[in-house]
Amino acid sequence: MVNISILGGGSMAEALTAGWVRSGKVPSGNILASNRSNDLRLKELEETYGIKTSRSPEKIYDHGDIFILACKPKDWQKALAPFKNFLNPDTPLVSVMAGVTINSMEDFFPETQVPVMRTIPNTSAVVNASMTPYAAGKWVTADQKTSINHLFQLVGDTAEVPEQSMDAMTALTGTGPAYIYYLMESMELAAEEIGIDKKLARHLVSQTLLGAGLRVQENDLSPSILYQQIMSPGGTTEAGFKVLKEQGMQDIMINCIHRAFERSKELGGSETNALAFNKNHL
Ligand SMILES: NC(=O)C1=CN([C@@H]2O[C@H](COP(=O)(O)OP(=O)(O)OC[C@H]3O[C@@H](n4cnc5c(N)ncnc54)[C@H](O)[C@@H]3O)[C@@H](O)[C@H]2O)C=CC1
Ligand SMILES: O=C(O)[C@@H]1CCC=N1
Repeated sequence: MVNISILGGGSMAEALTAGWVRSGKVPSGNILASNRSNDLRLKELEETYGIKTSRSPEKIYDHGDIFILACKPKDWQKALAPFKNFLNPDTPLVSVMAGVTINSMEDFFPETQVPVMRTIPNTSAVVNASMTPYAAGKWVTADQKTSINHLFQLVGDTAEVPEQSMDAMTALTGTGPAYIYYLMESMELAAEEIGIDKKLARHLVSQTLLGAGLRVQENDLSPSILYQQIMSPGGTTEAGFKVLKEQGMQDIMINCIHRAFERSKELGGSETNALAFNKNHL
């Protein structure tokens, strides 16, 4: 199994670490995480997952067969700078960042053909149920693509997509779990208001969401057919849906995903990155 160096020690770095360790296929010692400045956070990751941590560019470089770029989009040039002269065609760089294009990362290494993969996992990697769309840059070999795909299959499912759709993927599946959690929070609040115990409500809501997700995955029926199957004329579902439609729930969700899509493009915009790069180098 490959050795993984992660540039970043935040939510996404932890979700991937947790999923890889939990898969039983990546020994925890194969993972090394880093961050900008928080020693306590690195200690916490070491103690929780048994992984290595370091902020020394030499150690990070010596450890990694592949590099995962898991810092915020505004920080990536600064995080990669110490490795600018070291990464090479044998050390794939795997970005999990929203927005940042493969081209801009490839261009960061003008002298070397660094293989760059752009992925967008989600935090369900913790329970090995991420959806991870990915696109490969021009220097990624077939073997490298296979092994990186395998790595992300260990934390859920994957799909290769054209790079042009990565911002859409970010809006839909990278961000997606947050929309679902917000929906769950709303259902729990309503549950309490109609007299359901808080703890029981969590169990009821999560099992309901899980069942609905599995049902969509395991047959060819559209969500629309599936909700119509639940809706009896004059019944409770129809009464509830009347409120959802009157209040424009579908438009709200569509607008939400459009806005996230635009934001992903903004985050990768050359202007944003140039500003961040200049600021970081003042
Ligand atoms: N949180 C999520 O659900 C998802 C996040 N992403 C992407 O993952 C990336 C990270 O997001 P989060 O983990 O949520 O952010 P975060 O803020 O929790 O973590 C960012 C990490 O990067 C580190 N960092 C910053 N500058 C650094 C440097 N120069 N060298 C090394 N490490 C450095 C920070 O110290 C921190 O540990 C973002 O680009 C985001 O777009 C993608 C999909 C889902
Ligand atoms: O909110 C964000 O920008 C990141 C990218 C996808 C999910 N979280």
